[in-house]
Amino acid sequence: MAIAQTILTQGIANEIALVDVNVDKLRGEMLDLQHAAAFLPRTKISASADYSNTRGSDLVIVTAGARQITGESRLNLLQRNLSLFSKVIPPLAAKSPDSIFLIVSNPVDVLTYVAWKLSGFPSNRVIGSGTNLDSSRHSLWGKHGDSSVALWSSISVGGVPILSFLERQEEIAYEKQTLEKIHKEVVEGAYEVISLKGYTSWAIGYSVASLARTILRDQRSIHPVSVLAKGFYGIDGGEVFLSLPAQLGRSGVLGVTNVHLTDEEAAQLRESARTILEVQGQLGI
Ligand SMILES: NC(=O)C1=CN([C@@H]2O[C@H](COP(=O)(O)OP(=O)(O)OC[C@H]3O[C@@H](n4cnc5c(N)ncnc54)[C@H](O)[C@@H]3O)[C@@H](O)[C@H]2O)C=CC1
Ligand SMILES: CC(=O)C(=O)O
Repeated sequence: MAIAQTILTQGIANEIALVDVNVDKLRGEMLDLQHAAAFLPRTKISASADYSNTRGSDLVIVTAGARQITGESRLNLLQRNLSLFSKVIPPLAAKSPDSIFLIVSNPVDVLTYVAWKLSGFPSNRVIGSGTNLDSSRHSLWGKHGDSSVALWSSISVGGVPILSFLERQEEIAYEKQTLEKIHKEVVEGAYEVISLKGYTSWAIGYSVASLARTILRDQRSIHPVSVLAKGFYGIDGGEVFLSLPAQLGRSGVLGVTNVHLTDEEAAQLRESARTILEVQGQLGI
């Protein structure tokens, strides 16, 4: 709902079609949003448990599924959300065969792979929200959450790369601990919000709305989102979706940008890929 609300207030779509199995909650949310219409850009809002309601969509954002309870990992949701995806993805793909899928449900990288397999779509039209959100918490690639990779080498302030600046000041040994502490705080960011308010919403709402704007308006800007990563940055162990700097536009993923990584960062990225491939190997799809 945070994603729908942000798309609505920012006037990104002409029409929003909501789908959920909980029909009372769905109708309640639809009516509440419709009652806000006088104060918003003109957007048609519809809702139904029937997937026909989504027919001919340009962009399909998938958020259905179980969410973490306090302290629970994203990966722990996999079995529940995997069986849910087998019910949700095929009808969505059938109703909007030319759409772009944007997957948000967790664990997002594995479920983006699952959505790709179940939809039969070409890989450029299946994207996971990935570390676009983590990157607002910090500059990260790889697997969304626990084993994300911090890209210190690509962060600059006023055009000065942070790492080489610290190296020149001979402060890198001391600062390395600080950098690791910052990365840990980012990784734990969602856990903290979930322990305090029960779920995360506003950040993912704005993060996914920014992706929707880039795609629907063909802005061709670069986002760290989960894409088919095979062949990039030495990732060659199998078909895996991981966050890489992808250029997005009206046809989905237009390309992946080649950014210089340190050997350590590249190795961490490949380790992220290995972790996901291990999990995928047990899925049987
Ligand atoms: N990738 C990211 O950065 C983020 C991912 N998430 C993930 O998004 C998912 C949803 O989280 P919330 O919106 O907080 O949960 P929520 O519980 O508020 O909403 C989930 C909705 O899915 C619906 N649903 C369940 N089975 C369905 C089915 N078969 N068909 C259609 N709808 C169905 C439920 O009725 C419920 O309304 C979780 O997996 C969560 O971990 C949430 C925030 C950030
Ligand atoms: C829940 C989740 O994945 C996040 O807010 O990062």
